[in-house]
Amino acid sequence: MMATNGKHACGFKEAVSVSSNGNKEDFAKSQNGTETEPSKMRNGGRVPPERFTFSPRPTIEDIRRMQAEFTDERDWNKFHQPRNLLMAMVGEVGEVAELFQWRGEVAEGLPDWTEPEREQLAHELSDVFIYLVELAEKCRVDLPQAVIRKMALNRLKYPASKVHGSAKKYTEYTD
Ligand SMILES: Nc1ccn([C@H]2C[C@H](O)[C@@H](COP(=O)(O)OP(=O)(O)OP(=O)(O)O)O2)c(=O)n1
Repeated sequence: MMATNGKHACGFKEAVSVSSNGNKEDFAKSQNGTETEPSKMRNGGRVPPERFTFSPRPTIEDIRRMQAEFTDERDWNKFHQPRNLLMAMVGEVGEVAELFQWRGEVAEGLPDWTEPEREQLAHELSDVFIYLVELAEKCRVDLPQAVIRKMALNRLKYPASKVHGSAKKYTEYTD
């Protein structure tokens, strides 16, 4: 059985909580984890499903350290130069792609996948992530902080008020 951090495997469940006055109210968490007022979350009368969330541990730094220990114990640092790690990561991305190959469109939560298929995907995504974290380390990129900076740039490039509901690339906007 795949770990689902206590939630439904597909990551969806009705986000309903009971308020302090005992009334059942619909709540959903925004991206920064704070609860949003019900009235603001209602979208044509529909309440968005609760987002799937990750466990808080291990942190990215924990994963960097665990992989560093793994390579040190095996005297593999001599092989783990940036270019080799990049090749290894791309190879693992290929293995992820293989799992999706010929399936056509796959719905969020992978409802038609078996547990062994889900576990295989978890393994391959982990391989990609492990190599990504080590690649960042070996390139001296502080990945969590770099992500914060990049997300700030993304928000500037794609103001929600301007691009809401559109998947166009920022270069396609004329104004
Ligand atoms: N030189 C290596 C070899 C492996 N690993 C670690 C990181 C990855 O998480 C995983 C990759 O192992 P494999 O190369 O054996 O690849 P798979 O686990 O994907 O096996 P397979 O290719 O049979 O699917 O092991 C590593 O850090 N350095």
